[in-house]
This record gives sequence, structure tokens and C-alpha cells, in this order.
Amino acid sequence: MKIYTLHHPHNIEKSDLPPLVMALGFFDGVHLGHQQVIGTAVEKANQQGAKSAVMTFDPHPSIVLGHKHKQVQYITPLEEKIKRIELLGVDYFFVVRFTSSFAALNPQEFIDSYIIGLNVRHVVAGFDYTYGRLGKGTMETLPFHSREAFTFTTVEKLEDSEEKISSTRIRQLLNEGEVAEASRLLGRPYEVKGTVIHGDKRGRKIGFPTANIEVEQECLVPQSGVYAVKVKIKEEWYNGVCNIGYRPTFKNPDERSLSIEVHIFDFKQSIYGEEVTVKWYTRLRGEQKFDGIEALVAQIDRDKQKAIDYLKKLD
Ligand SMILES: Cc1cc2nc3c(=O)[nH]c(=O)nc-3n(C[C@H](O)[C@H](O)[C@H](O)COP(=O)(O)O)c2cc1C
Ligand SMILES: Nc1ncnc2c1ncn2[C@@H]1O[C@H](COP(=O)(O)OP(=O)(O)OP(=O)(O)O)[C@@H](O)[C@H]1O
Repeated sequence: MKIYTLHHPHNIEKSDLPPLVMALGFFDGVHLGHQQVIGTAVEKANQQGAKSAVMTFDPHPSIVLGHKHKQVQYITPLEEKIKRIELLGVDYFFVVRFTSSFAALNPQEFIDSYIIGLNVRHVVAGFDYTYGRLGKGTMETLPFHSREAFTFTTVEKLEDSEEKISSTRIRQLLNEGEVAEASRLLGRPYEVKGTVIHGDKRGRKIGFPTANIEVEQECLVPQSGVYAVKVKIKEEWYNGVCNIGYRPTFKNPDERSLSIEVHIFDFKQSIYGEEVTVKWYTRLRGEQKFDGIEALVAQIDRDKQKAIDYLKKLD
């Protein structure tokens, strides 16, 4: 997949690009709805003998359009989004830097420069796609703004339980710890990349050594609690049980720092500094404050057994 990063105003010549069928959207998560949109673009490109393309933005428009202090947490940070979209067989990927000058373009200017100007012959987007300043351009205004330079396909709403599958809904589910439900809407287990860092080294003393994982600030960590997980270490997947939380049994409330730690089954290697991927399968319980180490250890033992039983069913 050929990747272009565009800063407004871009200086790509139309003649530098082949005829494109382009899917439009932010595509955080590359969920089942997005897969439908992108899959349609790939299919149309094949039919028309054109190349398939996806155009997305970075960072999330909400960072530029107002809610300044709100840090957006991504289901798929850009690198992961690129990887997922490439797997769908897309030929060209455009990331437009979402700056205030780009956001100020009116719908016709956006279409002229970023659609017609990039040699797009067919656009694919969902029923609720909007473009241009204040999102004034919609799929209804697209024929007018197209100047007959391209045709388009509107993808119908993909629903689950009579509700649109959306990035917002998946973020909400992850924030509620509903990782299994989120995974269903994503079409794959939810995963996050991170680095193994040093913890307090208490885990091995209580019989449950854990890999403490530091994740990028911008990626979404599910709600605190205990989860059945798989961890990828040096290209190999292992089963484990993960605690996301503040370890209230050991830490005072004023020391609140979120930790993500995985007790990996049948694993004894030292992996500090390794980059790992965690896939979350199901939430087993919420984090609790225990009266003593013994009660915590007994509970972790039960968590481990539950995770083993759950993950066994998947194999
Ligand atoms: C499966 C699992 C469940 C856990 N549940 C809790 C919990 O409910 N409450 C709590 O205070 N700590 C919980 N912990 C965290 C332990 O307190 C933690 O692993 C221990 O303090 C070691 O921390 P360290 O790796 O920083 O040394 C859990 C850990 C694991 C692996
Ligand atoms: N469930 C869906 N069915 C059909 N099209 C969809 C669906 N979800 C998103 N799309 C389309 O996919 C593209 C990317 O959409 P976008 O990035 O806004 O995702 P979203 O899931 O709707 O996000 P948000 O929750 O932020 O609204 C757009 O063209 C959008 O219309």
C-alpha cells in the first residue's frame, strides 16, 4: 500500500496518480461498518480497473474543532489503522493532517482539491459521511459538488441490535469493560501494543509474577478490572490473566496510577523492554481492595482458573 501524508495545501498533481476509487472517513477501529465501506471501494476499483484508496485524517477532528483539553483515545492509533486497512487489500492510503486551515475548507474546496484533484473517479462513503467546514457537505450534496468528475456509492447503515456500529459505540463499550461485545463489533479481539516495564516486583513474591505494560497515552485502555487475555511476545501468543487498575490492596488512593499487568501462564522468561501486544477477550470481575495478601492471592488463583477455562474454549 502506498502511503501519502498530505498537509494543506497539498502539492500533488492529479497526473501523478492513477484513477482512484476512494473510501472516505476517519475509520478509528476499522470496525465491521468501516470494513463494509472499504471493502466496497476495493470491489468497485477491481470492477472499474482502477486503484483502491482510503482517505483519513490525523489527528481526530475533535482535537481541532473545539474540545481542546479532551485527549482522544484511539481504538486503532494511526500505525495500527494503516496495518488493518492494508490487510483489506487497499492500494493507496492518504492521511490528511487535520489542521484548522484544512478544517476551514468549504465543501466545494475540499472536493476540488482532495477528491477531483487526487484523480478520484468514484467515492465510497457511509450514509452519514460529512465533509467540508462544519460538516456541511453530505452524501446528498455530493452530486452537486462532484461537478460530474466522479460517481459515488453510499453504503447503507450497518447495524447490530438495531444500533449503528460506530467507533463511538465501541469506545463506550471498552470504557465499560465490555471487551467481548466491542470485539464482536470490531470483527476481531480488541488489542493494544505496549512495552514491558519494571513494576514493584511484588507479584513474584505473592506467587503471581506479572509483566507490567506501558501503553501509548493515546490508546484506549479498557475499564479497570480483571480480564482473560492473550499476549504476543516475540511473535508468539501466550494465554494470561490481566489486571487493569490501581492495586487498592497495596496503594493509597493518593498514589493512583493506572497499571496494566499480565500474569502469563507457564512463562518464565525476562522480557523487560520487549514490545508486546495484548488482546482482551472477556472481563472476569472488577478490581477490589482486599483485607490482606492471602485473600488477594486466593482470588487471583480463581481468576487464573476462570481465564484458563475461557481461553481453552477458543482454541
Ligand atoms: C489476575 C490479577 C488480579 C488482580 N486483582 C487485584 C485486585 O482486585 N486488587 C488489587 O489491589 N490488586 C490486584 N492485582 C494486582 C496485584 O496487587 C499486583 O499484581 C501486585 O501488587 C504486584 O504488582 P507489581 O507487578 O507492581 O509488583 C491483581 C493482579 C492480577 C495478576
Ligand atoms: N455502521 C456503519 N454502516 C455504514 N457506514 C458506516 C458505518 N460506520 C461508519 N460508516 C462510514 O464509514 C466511514 C468512516 O466513518 P467514521 O470514521 O465517521 O466512523 P464512525 O464509526 O461512524 O465514527 P463515529 O462514532 O466517530 O461517528 C464514513 O464514510 C461513515 O459514513
